[in-house]
Amino acid sequence: MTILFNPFFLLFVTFIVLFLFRAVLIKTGLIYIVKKKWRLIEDCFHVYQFFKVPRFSESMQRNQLHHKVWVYLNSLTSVEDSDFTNLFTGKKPNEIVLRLDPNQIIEDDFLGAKIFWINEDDNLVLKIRKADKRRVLRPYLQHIHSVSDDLEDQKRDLKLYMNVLDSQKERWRSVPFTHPSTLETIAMESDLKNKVKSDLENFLKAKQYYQRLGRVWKRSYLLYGPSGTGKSSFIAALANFLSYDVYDIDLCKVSDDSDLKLLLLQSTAKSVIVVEDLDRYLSEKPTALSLSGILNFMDGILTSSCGEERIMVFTMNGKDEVDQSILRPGRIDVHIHFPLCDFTAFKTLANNYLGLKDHKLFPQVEEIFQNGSSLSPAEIGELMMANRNSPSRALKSVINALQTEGDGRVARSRKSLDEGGGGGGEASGGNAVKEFKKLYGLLRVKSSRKSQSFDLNSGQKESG
Ligand SMILES: Nc1ncnc2c1ncn2[C@@H]1O[C@H](COP(=O)(O)OP(=O)(O)OP(=O)(O)O)[C@@H](O)[C@H]1O
Ligand SMILES: [Mg+2]
Repeated sequence: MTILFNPFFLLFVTFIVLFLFRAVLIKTGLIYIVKKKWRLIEDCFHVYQFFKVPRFSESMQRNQLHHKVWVYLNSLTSVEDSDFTNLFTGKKPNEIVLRLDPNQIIEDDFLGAKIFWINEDDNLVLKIRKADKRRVLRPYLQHIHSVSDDLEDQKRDLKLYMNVLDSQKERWRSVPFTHPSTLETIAMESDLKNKVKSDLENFLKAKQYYQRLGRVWKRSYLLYGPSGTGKSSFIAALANFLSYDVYDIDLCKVSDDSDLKLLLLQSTAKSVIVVEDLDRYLSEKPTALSLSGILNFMDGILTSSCGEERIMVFTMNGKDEVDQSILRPGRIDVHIHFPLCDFTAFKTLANNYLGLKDHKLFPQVEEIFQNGSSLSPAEIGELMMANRNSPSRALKSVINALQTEGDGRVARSRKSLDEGGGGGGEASGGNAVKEFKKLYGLLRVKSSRKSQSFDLNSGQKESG
């Protein structure tokens, strides 16, 4: 009997009872009732202040703050914990989004303070303890601004703008930009991909730097290489990576230099401005546009808002024939070579198109690449896609094509490497290709005096 009065025993029993009580509360869901009641009791000891964010202003205009708060609140995980939540399908496949229901309350934590939001029909009401208000309210509202801006940027629907021929005021027509290409799906040396990513990121951070230098905040890329090597897909991947709209300028539809200026003026910030096949256009000796008109356009001196970032991308099959003034550093900042497929790129394609990481035929394919045969990634991709139900058949058809058509590409690939001298080209397997690369290395050293090649080091210095 004495054990019943032992304080250690009593403590132990109390602990067990409390533990069981808590387990019952949690298991039965009674905990939520207790929490609600506790909040009511807590409320009696605090003085709260309320701030209403109406959906419309007095003149019935939309209140932007209401929209921002709404976007912010629906991104909080506590939406899931409100008593009633609406579920909708999202834009991505299998995506489900949660939306707060009217008259629900959700909780947020900021700088150690508890903040409540009540979703009334046309208002969002913020409830905050008076004691926290002075310390927390302003930074909290700033926080909502920046988070919702970021969220809006992420989910913005991208647009593809194309210039139209007729001389209407509005020179651009747009369609939704839904190209699925991403930097991950492009077969390209991963080191080069990372360099491009960090070049872009450094550029985007360098607004003040460009301003101090008195330079237009723009970065120009030249993508060059044979047909079907992924130049256009890379542009789409770039736009998706940055979440930027694409302005695709068809120079054949530009009537004169001033029309080209107008196109640039009517483009918006945070966009990729694209001119494809510039070498072909220039080789046709166009009369509509002068070289100086094109150079001024490339310098971007006439953008409506020079303080806003622009990316310009030009594509060419080869850059030897074009006027060197087009390629001069500053006008084109980064040169990226898109070579024919090598074994590394082939493996990326096999993984993308056939889901193959390895296969018994890979060594044979590697050997063929090592002998210098090659095809464009587009050609290899097509063969894989046509035989996607049978990976072995797909690989055999690639081997066949490399042995027959691919051999003919050796000479062309040699020509392309000689021509392009493009920095950042893919590492290619094989002696023949290695030889070309050595040769190309020499050529590059020589030609670097003429025009600056893909030079991310200087770019990073510049934008850092
Ligand atoms: N490096 C690559 N990685 C992944 N897919 C590629 C690559 N190169 C080409 N492809 C595939 O081949 C097709 C054609 O590629 P793309 O249009 O980008 O080539 P291009 O270099 O722009 O050709 P062109 O000079 O003829 O315009 C695309 O469907 C793309 O998916
Ligand atoms: Mg293309």
